[in-house]
Amino acid sequence: MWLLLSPTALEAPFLRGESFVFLGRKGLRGEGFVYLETGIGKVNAALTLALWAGRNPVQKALLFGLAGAYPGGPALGEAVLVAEEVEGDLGLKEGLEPLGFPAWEREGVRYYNRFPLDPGLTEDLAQALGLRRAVGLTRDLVSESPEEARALAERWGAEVESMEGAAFARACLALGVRGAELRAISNPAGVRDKRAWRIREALWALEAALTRLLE
Ligand SMILES: O=C(O)c1cccc(C(=O)CC[C@H]2O[C@@H](n3cnc4c(=O)[nH]cnc43)[C@H](O)[C@@H]2O)c1
Repeated sequence: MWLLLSPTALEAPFLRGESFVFLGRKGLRGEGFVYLETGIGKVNAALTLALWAGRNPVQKALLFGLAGAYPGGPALGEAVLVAEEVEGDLGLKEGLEPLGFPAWEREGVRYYNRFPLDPGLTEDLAQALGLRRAVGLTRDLVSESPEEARALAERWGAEVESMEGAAFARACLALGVRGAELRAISNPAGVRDKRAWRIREALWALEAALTRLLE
């Protein structure tokens, strides 16, 4: 049974199931999955997963949704699996390490700004869905110019930008949940003009991947 999560219900128009409400937002019980709308941003993503997992067994979780692509990243409308997430607004502009406090520590490994999704689950999904892997960067503030987007991509070696991925990855690590992240590119990061966005194409890519996943 999958736990599926997306920031907005607008990113999951193709899922069918019995509706319920969780934390005031949309939930669905479908065949082989439970779906939760988390709300936008890092706190919403982590809270929704943690509160659900505190009350229900979770075997494997998938965060999915739209994302921006950095220069040289995936094409508009392409779906990718995010294998590693960077929390780009934690600590200094250079990250958390200069402050000396890891965000998370387990078995002697210190995590500052970079958090892995579950490698085995990500690999299985990459194979099954025929998708490539990417590095994601997460901030509560989206890039507002191509220059800002390029600087972030270069600083962190990231290819896609979202507002939830790193929080989900961190929550999965802390909760011991096997988690993967699927993103489809709706826009070039740093471009706010919706005329340059390809939301419909990105939603088709999400629908195709999730249909295959749930088959
Ligand atoms: O305007 C619409 O019709 C519409 C339909 C579905 C979703 C949206 C969103 O704005 C989703 C926001 C969601 O998407 C992620 N996202 C998308 N592009 C970026 C970006 O360039 N930088 C950061 N995040 C991005 C983000 O995770 C939001 O939660 C609109």
